[in-house]
Amino acid sequence: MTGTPDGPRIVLIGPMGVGKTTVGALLAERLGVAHRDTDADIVAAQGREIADIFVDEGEAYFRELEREAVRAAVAQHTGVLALGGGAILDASTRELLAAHPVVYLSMDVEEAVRRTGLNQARPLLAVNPRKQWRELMDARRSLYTEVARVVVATDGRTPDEVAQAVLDALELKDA
Ligand SMILES: Nc1ncnc2c1ncn2[C@@H]1O[C@H](COP(=O)(O)OP(=O)(O)OP(=O)(O)O)[C@@H](O)[C@H]1O
Ligand SMILES: O=C(O)C1=C[C@@H](O)[C@@H](O)[C@H](O)C1
Ligand SMILES: [Mg+2]
Repeated sequence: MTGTPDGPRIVLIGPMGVGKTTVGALLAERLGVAHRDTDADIVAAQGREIADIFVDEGEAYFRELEREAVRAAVAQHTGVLALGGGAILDASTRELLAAHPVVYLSMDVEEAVRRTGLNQARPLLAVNPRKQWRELMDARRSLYTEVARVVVATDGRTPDEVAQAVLDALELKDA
């Protein structure tokens, strides 16, 4: 299974802390392609951290920036693309992703708490992360599943093992 001509080879989606950035970088290295991350694109373009954009301008403003960042990255990038955890909240983004090899990286709540902890850089998990994560996932699980071509569970797997499982699921081989 491959991506559309000129589109990203792999698009990674999933909740905060599941490993999109970590696994995306490993996959890019193994496939010999570039890695891109829409959160990093937004931070670079705005010259400030995501948590600061949430505080200064609010979530709705961030979502607009994110929609445009995803559109630009999908149009321009032919390597591995990791999206922000909430990118799939936007209906037009979900539509756009339908033509691409999207992988949903999943994990359970205990693993999520271990990986994200109380990290203030993730504004949506800043207070009571376990409860907030459960609520986010209740609202988003069906959206991740709807958009994904394959689902790869990350619980109890190292980032290398997750990267291998993604390659296997998409029937891709190393460069
Ligand atoms: N399979 C794994 N096993 C254990 N720890 C992991 C695994 N994958 C990632 N991590 C760790 O979990 C944390 C979050 O990973 P990462 O930043 O890649 O997630 P993310 O999905 O990009 O999160 P965000 O949506 O907030 O950008 C990091 O400390 C990373 O080292
Ligand atoms: O799940 C979310 O809504 C988010 C995930 C992160 O990747 C960032 O895009 C931001 O912290 C919001
Ligand atoms: Mg990330």
